[in-house]
Amino acid sequence: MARSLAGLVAEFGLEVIGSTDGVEISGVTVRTSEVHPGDLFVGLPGEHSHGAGFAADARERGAVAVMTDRAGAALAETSGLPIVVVDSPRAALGDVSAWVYQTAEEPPLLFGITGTNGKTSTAYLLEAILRQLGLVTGLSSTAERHIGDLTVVSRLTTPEASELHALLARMRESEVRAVAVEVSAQALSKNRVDGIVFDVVAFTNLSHDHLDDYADMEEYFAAKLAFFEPERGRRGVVSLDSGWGHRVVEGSHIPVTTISATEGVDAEWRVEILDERAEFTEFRLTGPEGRSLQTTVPVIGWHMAANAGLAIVMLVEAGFELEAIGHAVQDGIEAYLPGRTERVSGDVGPTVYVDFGHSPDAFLNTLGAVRKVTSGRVIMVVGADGDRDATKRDEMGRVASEYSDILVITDHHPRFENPEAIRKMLIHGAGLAEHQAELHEVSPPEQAIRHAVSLAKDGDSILWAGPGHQDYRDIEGVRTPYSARAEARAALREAGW
Ligand SMILES: CC(=O)N[C@H]1[C@@H](OP(=O)(O)OP(=O)(O)OC[C@H]2O[C@@H](n3ccc(=O)[nH]c3=O)[C@H](O)[C@@H]2O)O[C@H](CO)[C@@H](O)[C@@H]1O[C@H](C)C(=O)N[C@@H](C)C(=O)N[C@H](CCC(=O)O)C(=O)O
Ligand SMILES: Nc1ncnc2c1ncn2[C@@H]1O[C@H](COP(=O)(O)OP(=O)(O)OP(=O)(O)O)[C@@H](O)[C@H]1O
Repeated sequence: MARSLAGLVAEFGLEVIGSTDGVEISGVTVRTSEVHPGDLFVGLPGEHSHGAGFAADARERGAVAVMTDRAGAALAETSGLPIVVVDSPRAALGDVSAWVYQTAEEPPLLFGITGTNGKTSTAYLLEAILRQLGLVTGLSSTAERHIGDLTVVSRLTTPEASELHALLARMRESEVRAVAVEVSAQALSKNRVDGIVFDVVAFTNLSHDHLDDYADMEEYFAAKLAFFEPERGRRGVVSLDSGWGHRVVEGSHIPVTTISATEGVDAEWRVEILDERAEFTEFRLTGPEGRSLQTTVPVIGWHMAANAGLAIVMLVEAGFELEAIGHAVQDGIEAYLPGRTERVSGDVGPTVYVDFGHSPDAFLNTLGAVRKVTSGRVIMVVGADGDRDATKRDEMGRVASEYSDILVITDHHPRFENPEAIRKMLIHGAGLAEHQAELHEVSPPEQAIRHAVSLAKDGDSILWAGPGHQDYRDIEGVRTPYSARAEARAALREAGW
């Protein structure tokens, strides 16, 4: 379904250099490596280069026109392609992509989730419940994107607007009826969800993270709050489990309802934990007028029940009956959450979980969850991201040491940082704990997990936090294939478990 460049120019009243005659656009992209024949190539000014400088390359790959800013227009001139000039190509990207892909026509039900922790988990749980209700679903998350039964690997948590609209168009072709989208603060700050009005938006929590992208917690919060505006969402569900939830309710410009799994917090919906086992967490969700539902999530931790409760209330806000949801999930929510406290061990020997947590608050919750289902000692293996918010490392180290019995500090994605320096910062943090864990420092993570397994006995648990679902390590900008889940399984096998 191509659309004419002349039509685009007329629709948005744009300035154009060159001829639009006979130019038909079938897609939009911001990356030359992803250009398909017939695409409009959007030259974004970046941190390292101006995308418009790659217009000639885009043309070779089949792009038929360029959209960029005035500085970019000068760079794109040599490509010989018609150039549409806008003030901010990033700000125009969402609406232009929506128009090219016609995503406003017959949209599926759209659910968006933001917050520091729990976005991926809530999105997966929401998708699982929708499937149990019999709908064909879509998902956009840090771990994977789903178009019905098709799985596509993700690069960013929230894709650029051009990619997101293209994804929605493909979902429409596959008759997807409801989509769960994880929306990062960066996505809100950088126009990645422009041109989309979600039926229901949700806020999980806010805690220390991303203070390399945002000056302070207030600025980080303001980025998230922008989700609760009429141009982003119709209705909202706000978790009051972190203190910031009340601020979202106060600042929201759309109608919101509230939920909490924390005792003593007054919310319209309440999550009550009934049982915490190694295999599942059972909870009751009670709403206004005492309406309630009881079910399980196949993951450890109160916070996962909180995420499931949030997902269910999002569905209620979208018009699903609580009773129908209760019926669909009466035998439990059938979800698989890749790399979220994912158990990779078998029935004998220590239990090993691989997790994606990379913030102090995530450590606090996952360590608490592991402790609840462990009869022996809790061993934690952890490394921190290089070239990402270094100010959280002290607190990561402190929480890790405070709530584990044995702490093995290792490497994660060093990127362009010195891995030893990162480890030292975590070790410094660990030294700030009141009750300090026994500390080990083992540099390569393959060795660290083997070391942790060698220390573990039957009844102990190992939590490896950081790598989660990921299938690479980023060392000096090179992504080396690597799977923590596979390494952990191999370590257990080698140890005879
Ligand atoms: C720091 C940051 O936000 N970087 C983003 C930015 O990259 P950049 O400014 O460095 O781009 P650049 O290299 O200067 O290139 C400028 C433009 O030219 C294009 N280009 C460049 C070279 C080329 O050969 N061809 C080409 O087309 C690029 O695609 C880009 O559009 O523009 C790129 C294209 O849109 C993004 O992919 C990239 O996100 C990077 C990968 C990133 O990691 N972003 C992080 C901060 C992020 O967004 N994270 C959030 C949060 C996750 C969470 O919750 O934990 C997320 O949503 O993922
Ligand atoms: N509701 C919650 N409250 C606090 N911590 C949580 C919650 N849900 C999940 N976590 C923790 O945070 C980690 C990351 O979870 P998840 O991937 O769902 O969050 P996310 O918001 O998608 O993070 P990211 O954007 O980094 O992918 C989990 O592995 C767990 O340790």
